[in-house]
Amino acid sequence: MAGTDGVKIHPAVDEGIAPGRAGFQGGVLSCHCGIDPVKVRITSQTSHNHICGCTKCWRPAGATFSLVAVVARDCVEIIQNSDKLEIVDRNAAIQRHRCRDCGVHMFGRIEDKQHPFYGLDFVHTELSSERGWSAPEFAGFVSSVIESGVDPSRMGGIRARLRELGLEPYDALSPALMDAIATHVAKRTGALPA
Ligand SMILES: N[C@@H](CCC(=O)N[C@@H](CS)C(=O)NCC(=O)O)C(=O)O
Ligand SMILES: [Zn+2]
Ligand SMILES: [Zn+2]
Repeated sequence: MAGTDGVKIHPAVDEGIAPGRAGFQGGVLSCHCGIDPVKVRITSQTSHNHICGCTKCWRPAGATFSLVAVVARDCVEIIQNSDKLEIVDRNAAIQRHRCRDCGVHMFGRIEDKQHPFYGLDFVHTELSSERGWSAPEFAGFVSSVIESGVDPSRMGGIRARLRELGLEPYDALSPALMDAIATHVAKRTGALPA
């Protein structure tokens, strides 16, 4: 097995993973601006929290992966400095709203009503000082870190470290989420009863 010494994934998991807290009801996400930060209130616990290796998801400086969770869009409210938000790519399935000053992504929203994840927003719980958010469960889009410049020879060590942390590595999403996407598509095409 490849050695895992010194393999860094993301600050929220590198020193061990904090468990989610029963009854946790959300909190406030703040961008990294020292003055006039953008603030977004999340009014529920998150789900499907995971590590993502894709090039699109925001990650803190120096991190190899990002940390992304899911929450109902009705539970996401911009409470401060909304004028600083801009959409990174209007053509992407996930419209990521970032602070134009510090670059931090405050939430990603799906506007396509046909999309399997319509109704859900993507958020980075590390932007909140509250403790108790749902814990990361797996690592998705792991091979994609190569697209950010990670040498392919490091992938064995990275996958071994993820497994050591209990974050099973996948090169897309977890089987449960991939099955949910395929089920949505099959119901739309008629391959499965709606
Ligand atoms: N290999 C690509 C994968 C991008 C990708 O498909 N990301 C996933 C995980 S966040 C996704 O659902 N993207 C939808 C989107 O970015 O709108 C990359 O790293 O850029
Ligand atoms: Zn900012
Ligand atoms: Zn991603």
